[in-house]
Amino acid sequence: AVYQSLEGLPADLKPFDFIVAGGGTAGSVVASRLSENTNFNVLLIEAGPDTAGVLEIEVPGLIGQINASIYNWNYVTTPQAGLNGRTLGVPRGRGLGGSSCINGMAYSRGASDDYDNWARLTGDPRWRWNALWPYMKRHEHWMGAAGGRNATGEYDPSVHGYNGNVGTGLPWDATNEHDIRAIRQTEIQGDLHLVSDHNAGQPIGLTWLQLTTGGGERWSAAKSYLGPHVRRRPNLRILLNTHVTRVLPVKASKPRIDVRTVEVADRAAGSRVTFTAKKELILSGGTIGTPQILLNSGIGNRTELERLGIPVVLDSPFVGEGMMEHVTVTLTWNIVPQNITVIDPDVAWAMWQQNRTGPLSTPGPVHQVMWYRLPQKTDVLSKYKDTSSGPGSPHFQFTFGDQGRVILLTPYSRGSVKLNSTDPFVHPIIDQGLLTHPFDLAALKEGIRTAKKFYTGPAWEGYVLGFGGPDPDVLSAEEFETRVREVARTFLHPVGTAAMSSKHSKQGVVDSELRVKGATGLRVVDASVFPLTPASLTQGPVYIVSERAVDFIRHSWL
Ligand SMILES: Cc1cc2nc3c(=O)[nH]c(=O)nc-3n(C[C@H](O)[C@H](O)[C@H](O)COP(=O)(O)OP(=O)(O)OC[C@H]3O[C@@H](n4cnc5c(N)ncnc54)[C@H](O)[C@@H]3O)c2cc1C
Repeated sequence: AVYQSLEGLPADLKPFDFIVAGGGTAGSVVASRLSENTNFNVLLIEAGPDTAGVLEIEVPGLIGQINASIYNWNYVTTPQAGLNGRTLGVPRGRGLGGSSCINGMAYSRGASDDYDNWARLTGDPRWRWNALWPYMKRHEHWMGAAGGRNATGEYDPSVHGYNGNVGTGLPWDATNEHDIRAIRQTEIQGDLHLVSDHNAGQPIGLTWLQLTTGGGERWSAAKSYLGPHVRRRPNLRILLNTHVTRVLPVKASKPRIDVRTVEVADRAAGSRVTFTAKKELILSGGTIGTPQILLNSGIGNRTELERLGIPVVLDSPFVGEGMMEHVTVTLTWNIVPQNITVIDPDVAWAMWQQNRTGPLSTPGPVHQVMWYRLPQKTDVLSKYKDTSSGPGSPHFQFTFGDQGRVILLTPYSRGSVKLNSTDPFVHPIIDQGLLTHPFDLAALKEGIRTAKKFYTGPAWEGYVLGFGGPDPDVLSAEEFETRVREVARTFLHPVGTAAMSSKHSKQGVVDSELRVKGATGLRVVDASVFPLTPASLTQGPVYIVSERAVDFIRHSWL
């Protein structure tokens, strides 16, 4: 059942076995999967509202119209030292399904090297790509191209899941001239190759963009995992519009504290109510929300907590630290205006209503994406240790268009989330630390050069007339640096603020089964546990991690 407010929750409910705090991308998966077992009584708590039936969320092409004051936390960074003191908006989804309701819907899993590296970093082979393979298929429901066009050759059917939850697929419209030229340029250039499916673990090259828009609709985590039949489960309660203020120990047993109680309120001045899970409390507040809740609860760096006057429950120095974010620079190109028939908005709406096709069935017109590495012989790699997870993992993503972008997927820079106030309703201090390490700027320079070489190559003659910059071969080193620091921004993929690490490591916040180190009863399942950012967009990895986590939890209690 779904409850719109704390007041509406019946008082005589049976005790909950599991409480999931945060009903976003990961929280939706965890609550849904755990409540498949009718013996488990599950409570899911989400700060934001329901998202079911919200047209701007369901229709991919209406992404620009999603109400930012309702479905978005609208965080803002501190003035960024690496960005000439600019502050940046940090959108994060607020509502059932979390960021999967407002994201760009691109679907990528990352490289096999990324996960093999996670396994090395955590000392746990269960995080290897091959070991995660069942979870990659388990969350996915591949639906082909929207509208049913023949997309043979644009994906590898053997690497997709067909019985999972999240509807994925390809855009509705067929290969266009831009796509053909990109393929030709790849063939001419020779140092890149065509990749039939970037979700097979070897993404480097030119490939077709996959989306979580199966059948032309946005498949948010809420739509995918918390549909009508799941909401009707008598053993699942979904509590909306309710803010998790803290997690609390049940009893102060040493050496490990047992954290299974969650404290909530419907507004800052509202009275605090607590619920205690019989088995486990799972924190899924996302990369910003999770460390904020932990810190407010006295789980964090002792010195920092004492500075704020918060009693220390558990000294866990890395809570909120080590945030990784993909940094991106928009590149401008002089592209010949194309003779594309612009579909009238009324026709577009009719197309979407009739068979979920047309421009509204997709977040944008682009069909392809390019993943690539720093050139082997470059000053950057001789000066700095390679930050990528391995030779099969890209350093960059390039997206096409007259305002295309280069995205650095393997930054050295790190950021943090710290408390601004002891009031859990006040936004935390978010410092993304973008471009604070010299590697990132040096790498971006090379990444831009590669994009320029590709997008101005012979196959684009008469189509791309020139590169508008920022061009490291036209600007002086100082001008280039100033320009990049003026325009760089976040690619909206922050991760790693409650990172997992090996059992014996003093670093990190959670162990490789995502249990908070030093505590019992408390796990974290969301993007904050990533030990290193994958060279990928992040919702795919969140689904993989969440499905993997559910089995860790189940196996602890069966
Ligand atoms: C605008 C945007 C575009 C993006 N585009 C893409 C893309 O195209 N492809 C891609 O792969 N990734 C994309 N991402 C990233 C991806 O969506 C996220 O990495 C992923 O969804 C994060 O999942 P999560 O479960 O960690 O957090 P979230 O999905 O953000 O879930 C956290 C949930 O916890 C709730 N919460 C937080 N604090 C509290 C509290 N105190 N009490 C109660 N509830 C709380 C939040 O409201 C939210 O519902 C994008 C993200 C954004 C914001």
